[in-house]
This record gives sequence, C-alpha cells and structure tokens, in this order.
Amino acid sequence: MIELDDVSMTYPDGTVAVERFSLTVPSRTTVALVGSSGSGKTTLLRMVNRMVDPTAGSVRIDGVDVATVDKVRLRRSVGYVLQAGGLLPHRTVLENVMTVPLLERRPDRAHVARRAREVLDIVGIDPARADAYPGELSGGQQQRVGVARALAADPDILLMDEPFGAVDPIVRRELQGELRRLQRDLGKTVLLVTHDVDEAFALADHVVILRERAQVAQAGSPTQIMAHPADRFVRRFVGLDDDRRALRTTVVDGVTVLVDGAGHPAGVLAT
Ligand SMILES: Nc1ncnc2c1ncn2[C@@H]1O[C@H](COP(=O)(O)OP(=O)(O)OP(=O)(O)O)[C@@H](O)[C@H]1O
Repeated sequence: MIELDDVSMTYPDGTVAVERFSLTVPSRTTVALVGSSGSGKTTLLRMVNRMVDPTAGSVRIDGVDVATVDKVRLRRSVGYVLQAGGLLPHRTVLENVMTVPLLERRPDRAHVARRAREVLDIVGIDPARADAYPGELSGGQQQRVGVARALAADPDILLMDEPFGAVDPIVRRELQGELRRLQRDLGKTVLLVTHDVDEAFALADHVVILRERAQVAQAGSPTQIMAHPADRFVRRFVGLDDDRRALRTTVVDGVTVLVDGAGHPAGVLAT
C-alpha cells in the first residue's frame, strides 16, 4: 500500500507544484493520476521513490515512511517505467533489464541474466532480441523492455510515468491490454501518470483528476466519474461534452446499435 499524506512540494525556484495532496493506493490496485500539463503528476509520482522529497507531508509504503529508507534500496523495491522506456542506448536490451538487480551487493550474474530473460518473455519480447540495442527496436518494443526493466527486481510497486506516451494509438492499445494482463497475473500495486483520460479509464481501478498544484478535481472509479462528474472542469476533462461520449441506441434491422453524438457507430449493445 502506498500512502501520500498531506504532501506539498515547492521547488527551490518557488514553483508550487503540489499543495496538500493526500492519496491511498491499496495493494494490488491500479491508481491513475490524470491532469493537464504542469498539474504536478510527475512530482507526486517521484515522491514515492524519493526522486523528489516533499517539502511537507509524508509518503509511506506499507506503513514505513520512505524518508527513513535508503534511496538505493527504495529504488530496487519500486519499479519505475518512463516514457519511451527510458532505456540506456549504449547497453543491450538484456543489460538494460539487468541494471537494477545488479545493484544488489553481491549479485549472481548468471541468475540475474536468467531472470532478465524471463521478464523479457513475460512482456512479450523474444529473448533472441536480448542482445539488440534499444535503437534497433520499435517504439512499442522499447516500451515493453522498459516495463521488463521495472519488473526485473520483482518489486511490489510499479510507478509508470506516461508509459505509453510515445507510441502510435494501435500499439498503445495493445500495450494497455498487456498491462491489464500483467496486472491480473502479477498483482502489482501500480501508480500511473497519464494525461490521457481514456488510458486512465482503461487501466485504473481508481482515477484522480488533478488541477494545477495537484488540487483534486475529482477522485473515484472510472464509472463513478463518468456517471457523476463533479463539475464543468471534470465534464470537459473527461470529454462528456464531446460527441464521442454522448452515446445513444438506435435499432437497425432488429439489432441495437450504439451511435455517438455525430451518428457514427460505436458498437452494439451486448446482450
Ligand atoms: N525541478 C523543478 N524545478 C522547478 N519547477 C519544477 C521542477 N519540476 C517541475 N516543476 C514545475 O512544477 C509543476 C508541476 O510539474 P510536474 O512535472 O510535476 O507536472 P505534470 O503534471 O507531471 O506535467 P507534465 O504532464 O507536463 O509532465 C510545473 O509547473 C513544473 O514546471
């Protein structure tokens, strides 16, 4: 479980990125932070692995204040997935995945390499690609390797910052599907940052919509938010004023078809 307790962050230049924000992420659930650029999402995420120390408030993992935990140990127990995979270009895929486990005091290199090949397989990368360099892979494959690297030390927690931001929409949907599968199989606690509300709705059990300074506009399950948007900001943010969300049914030759506000077909009503 991750708890952010009344945290604030003012950067040295005086920028107030986060003001009195609290959140609990129960174990084995996925929580998404969504909001426009500059709302403080990345700052919040980085507080969990102490890449940023809050100027007020505290962050706890399973009840332990992260401020009391050694930073290196913390980063081994918390996987971090960055946009575009964040891979080191001059290291092979396998070396990239082995980075964090090799930080152990006396790592068993052969064991670490074996485990790295296993996680590559879990995320759908052909282990034959293990000796390739990141630049030789497609954007989607690089993202998968980024996820593998975060999983390599078998952390309970995964932090994901716009993990699928740099790939085309089709690959993005494919990766989202994979992440849902991983979630089911591995049961990690995931804190995800995205500015794509559809991605948040597709992946998260609980969604937090942020305004500037990480002020919570609304928090709830995707269906709760869709059913009861708190205000006009949330309505606009989740696109409830858009044609594509305003679905209605129409019957065509006895089949009930869902169409959006512009009349384009969106699907059929499942029976
Ligand atoms: N190191 C820093 N020094 C000063 N200000 C910073 C620093 N990092 C972030 N900020 C500022 O803090 C605010 C929040 O930034 P943050 O990156 O957390 O937001 P975000 O919601 O993740 O944005 P984006 O979606 O663009 O990544 C912004 O105004 C940003 O300019």
